[in-house]
Amino acid sequence: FEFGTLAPKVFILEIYLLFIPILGRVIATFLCSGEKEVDLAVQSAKAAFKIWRKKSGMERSRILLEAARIIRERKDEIATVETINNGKSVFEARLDIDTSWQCLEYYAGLAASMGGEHVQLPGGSFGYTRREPLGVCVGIGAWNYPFQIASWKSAPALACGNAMVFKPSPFTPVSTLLLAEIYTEAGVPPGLFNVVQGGAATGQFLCQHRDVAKVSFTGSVPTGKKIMELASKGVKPVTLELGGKSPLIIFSDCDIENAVRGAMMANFLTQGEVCCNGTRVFVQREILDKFTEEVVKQTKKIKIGDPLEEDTRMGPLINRSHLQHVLGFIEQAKNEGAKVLCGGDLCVPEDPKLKDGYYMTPCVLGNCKDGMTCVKEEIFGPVMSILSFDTEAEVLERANDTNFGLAAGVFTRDIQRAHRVVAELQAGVCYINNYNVSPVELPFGGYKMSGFGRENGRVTIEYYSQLKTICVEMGDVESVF
Ligand SMILES: NC(=O)c1ccc[n+]([C@@H]2O[C@H](COP(=O)([O-])OP(=O)(O)OC[C@H]3O[C@@H](n4cnc5c(N)ncnc54)[C@H](O)[C@@H]3O)[C@@H](O)[C@H]2O)c1
Ligand SMILES: O=CCc1c[nH]c2ccc(O)cc12
Repeated sequence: FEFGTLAPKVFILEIYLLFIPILGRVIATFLCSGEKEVDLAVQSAKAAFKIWRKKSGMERSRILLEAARIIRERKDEIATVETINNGKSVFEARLDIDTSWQCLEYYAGLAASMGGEHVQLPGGSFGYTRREPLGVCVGIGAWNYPFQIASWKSAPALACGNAMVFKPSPFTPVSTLLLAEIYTEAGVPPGLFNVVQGGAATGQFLCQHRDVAKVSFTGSVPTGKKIMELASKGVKPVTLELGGKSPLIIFSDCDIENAVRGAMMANFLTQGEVCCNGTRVFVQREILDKFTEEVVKQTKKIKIGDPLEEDTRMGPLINRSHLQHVLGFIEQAKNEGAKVLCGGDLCVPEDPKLKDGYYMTPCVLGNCKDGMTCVKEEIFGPVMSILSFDTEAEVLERANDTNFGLAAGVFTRDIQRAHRVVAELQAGVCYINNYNVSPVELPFGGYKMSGFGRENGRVTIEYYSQLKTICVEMGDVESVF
């Protein structure tokens, strides 16, 4: 079976086949939600919202903290489900689950302190503002961080007093159900966090629903544009977390061991299927050979195989058609003059049960030039492109020469240069002397075509609430008539 050829058929039948990337086999089938099911989910979320919005911030906080505690307690089980569904190593999946419960804890901490301001007006009159929830919010997720995406969207939404209907990617439908189970066990009203299953059609029904107040989307740029268009018809606010082709700039004065580790973190987590990956690695010419040699050495050491094994660090890609898509980029890179320094091949792990899984060896491409397809387009797989540069001004211009603007990184020991460079980089998230760390206290989101709105951090409260102004007259009405 090839997922690509089955996809149109399963849409017509409204049945999805759930492939397990580790084995390349179907392990389940599931029905996708149609218009009726979407409406039922939204109506039940609406009913739950009426109860939830009346609760105080402290009450909501207590329930979110309980949910965070249960996630911590069930971490290994959730991580295992995530690994079976997505293919990422269980070692990494556990880190994803940590960031998930931390997100719930963080917004539980903010829930009680959400408030407005009081403003004095002439003659003893005054005004005040209230921060109010939006209503039923929709979350639509990608397949690379299924549980984490659902957590990063639902935690601030629920903390602000909203309900949420969430649609995971049809490639990874399972772990979000565990999150729903956990919220229920923690004490949210039934229906407050609902999950619907399906693909584009289900997503469209959600975005168009008249009782949906907001859509938060994580996925590709083309889908993001469609969602923005649909939401605009109902004048619904949207948060878009989209793709990227982020630059990582390595200056010759850096700590080279840290820079190599940073480049590995920037490219090979979750089989390279990470939106904010620093896949354009610009290395200053003086250290190009040394850096490249070390990166290639480290890349060759990555243990590929069964992601459920403790020491595996790279599992299979999400599905066969994506694997072929990624390998196609490598073929094209070779044709355009890039040099494969390591990897880039199909990989058949020794264990015979894994022979049909979607494995490949992580790839480092040298001799890359700005105009090459591998440097311009998001590959969303384990492929690092190395480019050389000479001056700061030159690298800044080249780094910013893209329609994407999700993330960027710089490695240097010169702290003034580091801040000067990040101030010029057109990216929503910039790293100095590290890459791909995502503390929940810091906002995450893109510039340019990588999207808008933010997840995490205090600011996200503003994306899941609206401000009401109340103007209070303490004297008589002075009419102009
Ligand atoms: N910026 C971020 O935070 C972030 C995070 C993860 C992934 N991504 C991006 O996501 C992409 C990979 O994920 P993907 O393949 O799941 O993306 P995708 O855009 O194909 O799908 C994302 C979600 O949207 C749904 N969908 C598809 N068409 C839709 C439509 N017309 N209306 C409503 N919903 C629709 C899908 O079923 C899925 O749940 C990459 O481009 C990656 O960079 C971005
Ligand atoms: O893949 C991109 C970055 C990312 C990692 N985890 C999450 C969770 C939610 C998001 O919207 C994006 C991401």
